[in-house]
Amino acid sequence: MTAAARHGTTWLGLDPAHPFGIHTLPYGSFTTQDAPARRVGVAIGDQVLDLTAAAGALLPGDAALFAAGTLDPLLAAGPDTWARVRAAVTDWLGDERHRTAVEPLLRPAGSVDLHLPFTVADYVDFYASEHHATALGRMFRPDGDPLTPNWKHLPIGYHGRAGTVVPSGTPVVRPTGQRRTPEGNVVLAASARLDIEAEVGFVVGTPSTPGRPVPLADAGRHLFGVCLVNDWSARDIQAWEYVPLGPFLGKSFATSVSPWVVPLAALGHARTAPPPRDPRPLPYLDDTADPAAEPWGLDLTLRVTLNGHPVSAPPFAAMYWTAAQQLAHLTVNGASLRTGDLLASGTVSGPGPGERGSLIELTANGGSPLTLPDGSTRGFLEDGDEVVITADAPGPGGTRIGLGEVRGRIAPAVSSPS
Ligand SMILES: O=C(O)/C=C/C(=O)CC(=O)CC(=O)O
Ligand SMILES: [Ca+2]
Ligand SMILES: [Mg+2]
Repeated sequence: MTAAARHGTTWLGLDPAHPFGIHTLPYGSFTTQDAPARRVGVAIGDQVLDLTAAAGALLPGDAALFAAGTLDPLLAAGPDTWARVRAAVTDWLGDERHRTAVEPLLRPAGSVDLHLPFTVADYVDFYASEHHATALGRMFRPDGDPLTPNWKHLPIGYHGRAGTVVPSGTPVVRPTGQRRTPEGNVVLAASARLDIEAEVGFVVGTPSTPGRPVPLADAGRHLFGVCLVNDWSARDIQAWEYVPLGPFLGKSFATSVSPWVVPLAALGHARTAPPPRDPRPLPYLDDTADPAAEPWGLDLTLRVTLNGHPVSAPPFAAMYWTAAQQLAHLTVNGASLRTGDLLASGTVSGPGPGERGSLIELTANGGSPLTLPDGSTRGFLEDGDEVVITADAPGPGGTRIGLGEVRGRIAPAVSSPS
C-alpha cells in the first residue's frame, strides 16, 4: 500500500472522512440501465468499482469469482482469497500507477441499481442485547424475571425465513395475520403493531463440516463480513402465535438487508471487549478462558431514522453475546454452516432511552408515542412510513468505516380472505 492509501487518501481525491473510504471497501451486486447482467462492485467514495470487469484484467487468476455477479463464489473461497482480493483492490484504488486502468471501471454510485449481494442460505435471528431482552421481558412477562433462566447461558435464537430476506429499498407490505383482540376474539387482520428491529447481520463465507462444532477461535475463518438488518416485526401477530415455539409469521414476511457487505477485515479498529459477562458460560462459549479466542465485540454506532427524523442511536458495543459465541453455539449440536448463512445479532439496544433498536421499546409498547417534526405521533409504523438504519465504526487514523444503509417503506396491506 502506498503512503497516501495508508493515510486514507488516494488518487481519487477522496475526502478522508468519507464513510466509504479506502479502508472500507465493501462488496455489493449491481446492474446499470445499459447493462442488465449482475456485476460485483466495490463502493469507494461516491463511486462503484466494477470488480467483475476489473478482475479480468487486474486479477486474472480470480476473475471467475466475480463472473456470476453475486458475492457467493467470493464468500465460498475462504479467508486467503478474501485477503488477496482486498489487498489488490486497495492497491488499485490507492496507487496512482493503476489510475489509467481503473478509472474507466468506476461508475457514479447514483447510476447503479443495487441488489441482494449474496444468496441467503439459512437465516438465524439471535437475541443478544441484554438491554433489549430485559426491556421486552419486563413488558411481556411482568410477573417474572425479565431475563429467562437460560439467557446468560446461551445465545438464544430461532431459525428464520431466508427466502424473504430482501434488499434495502424493497417496499415492505404490511402483513396480515391472526391476532387476538383486547376483547379476546381471534381475527385475521392487517397488523396494527408493525415494528422495526435494528440489527447487525454477520455473513458466513466458508462452510463448516457437518457434525463438527466451530470453536470460538475459528469464527474468523467462517465469517466474511457484516451488513445492516431491519427485522420487521408484527408485534400483535407475534404475541398471539409465539408460545411455545417462538416467532413464526410475525417476523417472516420481510427482513431487509443493506446492499453493501463490509468485510470483517475492515473492522479491525472497531474490535472491542464485550461487556463483562456473569456467570461464565460453559467452556465452548467462554471466550475469556480460550487463549486462542480473544473476545471481540464491535464498536458500531447504529442510527435509526423514521421519515428522516432521528429516533435512536443503538450502540452495538453493548451486545452481550458476540458473533463468535453465536457461531459456536449454532454449531455445537453438529449443525453445519453454509456459504451465505446470515446471522442477525438480535435487536441492538443500549442502556439509554435514545439507544433502543425497536419502536416497542422507544414508545413503551405504544403507550408513549414518538412525536415527529410534522406533529404526528407514532406508537408503531403507519403506511407510507420510511425507516432508514445506518451505522459506522472507527477506522485507522481517525477515519470512519461506514456500513451504508438499510431502507424500507411500509406499503398498505393486501386484502386477504378472512
Ligand atoms: O422476549 C420476547 O418475548 C420477544 C423478543 C423479540 O421479539 C426479539 C427478537 O425477535 C430477537 C431480537 O431481535 O432481539
Ligand atoms: Ca430480530
Ligand atoms: Mg424477519
